[in-house]
Amino acid sequence: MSRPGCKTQSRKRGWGLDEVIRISIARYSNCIRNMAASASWTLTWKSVQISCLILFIVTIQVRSETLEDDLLFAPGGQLNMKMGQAKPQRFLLYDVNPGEGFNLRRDVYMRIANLVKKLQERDNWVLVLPPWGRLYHWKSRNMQQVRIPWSTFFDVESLNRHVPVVEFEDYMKITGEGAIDEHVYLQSYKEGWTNGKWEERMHERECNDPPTYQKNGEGKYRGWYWGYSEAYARNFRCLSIQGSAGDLAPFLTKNITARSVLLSRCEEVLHDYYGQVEYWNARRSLRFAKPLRDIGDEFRRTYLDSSDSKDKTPILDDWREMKPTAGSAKGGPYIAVHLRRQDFARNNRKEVASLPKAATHIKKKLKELKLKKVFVATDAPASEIDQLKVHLKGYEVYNYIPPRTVHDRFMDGGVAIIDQWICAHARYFIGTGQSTFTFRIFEERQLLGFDTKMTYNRFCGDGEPTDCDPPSVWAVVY
Ligand SMILES: C[C@@H]1O[C@H](OP(=O)(O)OP(=O)(O)OC[C@H]2O[C@@H](n3cnc4c(=O)[nH]c(N)nc43)[C@H](O)[C@@H]2O)[C@@H](O)[C@H](O)[C@@H]1O
Repeated sequence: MSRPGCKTQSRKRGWGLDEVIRISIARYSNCIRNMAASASWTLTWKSVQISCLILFIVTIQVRSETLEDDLLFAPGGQLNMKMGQAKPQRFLLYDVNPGEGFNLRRDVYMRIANLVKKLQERDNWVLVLPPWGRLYHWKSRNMQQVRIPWSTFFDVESLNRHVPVVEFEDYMKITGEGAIDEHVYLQSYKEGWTNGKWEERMHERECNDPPTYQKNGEGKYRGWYWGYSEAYARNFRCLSIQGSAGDLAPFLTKNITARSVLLSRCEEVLHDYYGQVEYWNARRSLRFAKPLRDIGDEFRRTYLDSSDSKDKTPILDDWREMKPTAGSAKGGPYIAVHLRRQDFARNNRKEVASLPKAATHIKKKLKELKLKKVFVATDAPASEIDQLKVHLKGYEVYNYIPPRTVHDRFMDGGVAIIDQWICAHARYFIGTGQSTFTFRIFEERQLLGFDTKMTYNRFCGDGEPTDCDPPSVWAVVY
């Protein structure tokens, strides 16, 4: 039977500890007052006081015990209390081979996000986002391109709508230190495939190569943890694996009881279901940070006569509500191209087109579509961009050159995203074969509602025929 003023505390999001204490005190003094006032109440005033006091102490104790587990980051990365979480939080950290570029890393994120999605069916797992930094292609000097949070490049609130994520610095705040309980280093099988056949398998093995992570005198494994000198692992082991990310779920839930686990070299594992609905959900959640999109939009408006309303590329705040039909997007009155140069051109990859060959392709398309403007996203040096402009004489050629303030704030990674965003809004797009930078633009355009014919195009390399194979198309599955 509930007594007046003794209503049980309802659990509600967003309260801090002092607020819980304050509300509990208020509730229980009410309770004492009301029970004492009740004429039918048979217990003595003293025993009422004692029972209410015991109830109050128990409530506060339960709250403080679960408080650490309830710490979560609200969308937008703000620390928040999440009440009513029964299971303790576990943290999955991950990393990718240092040599891999930005856009393959984005793909690995999707594999691991979907692993977390699977893990959540069993436990309360949170994905810890590995800080960005030390990427081979980020060559600008005079800036520290390390320990970069995901919020610089991506909309963390959107990521959180797919699986719960926290930045690494927030993880350190939650756990109170830079410790990772288990560091699991993924590797291939030293002996290769079984009888030349690929099959899914996973075994804890000796490390194939001497690990760069070493135990120090204090029993802590030290090494490269995204440039944080305070970070270390308590344990380290190697795991040979052939399979997809989801195959790690039983290992993480049954073989490991540690609260935090770091999986290194996650490019070793594949997508669970490439091109299926969860693949696309993870991809849809991987939205660029709003300030970068805004800079790209401003450039479109100023130089390319392009805006979302004219181009039929509206953006809804919540990606889960965006399901445009293929072909609904019109795009701005320009062609966009991604011309991957640098190491692609130096290594004479057969899919790389020479500048004159690329220019010929661009001119043909501009004529066909009756357009005058071309936006060029490229990692080419300024001298090559000038050469391309000569080949495209008579047309308006644009490329994005960041003002100093933009470059300082968003660094090379952010400038590349602005390029991708502008490419994503063009009427027609031509990319570079085998470049993950190009692949991510294909996907971005599909998510905006472009027809695949206006998107899945690439330059034919000098080592290929002029009717080279087009890129494979992956329709969005909602
Ligand atoms: C062959 C492989 O290719 C892989 O590259 P690929 O898939 O094109 O694509 P990414 O892995 O992103 O690496 C290319 C990097 O070069 C810069 N970059 C390339 N194109 C542009 C552009 O149009 N604009 C701007 N602003 N920056 C560009 C950017 O930093 C980008 O992340 C590499 O990650 C691998 O390490 C390896 O080299």
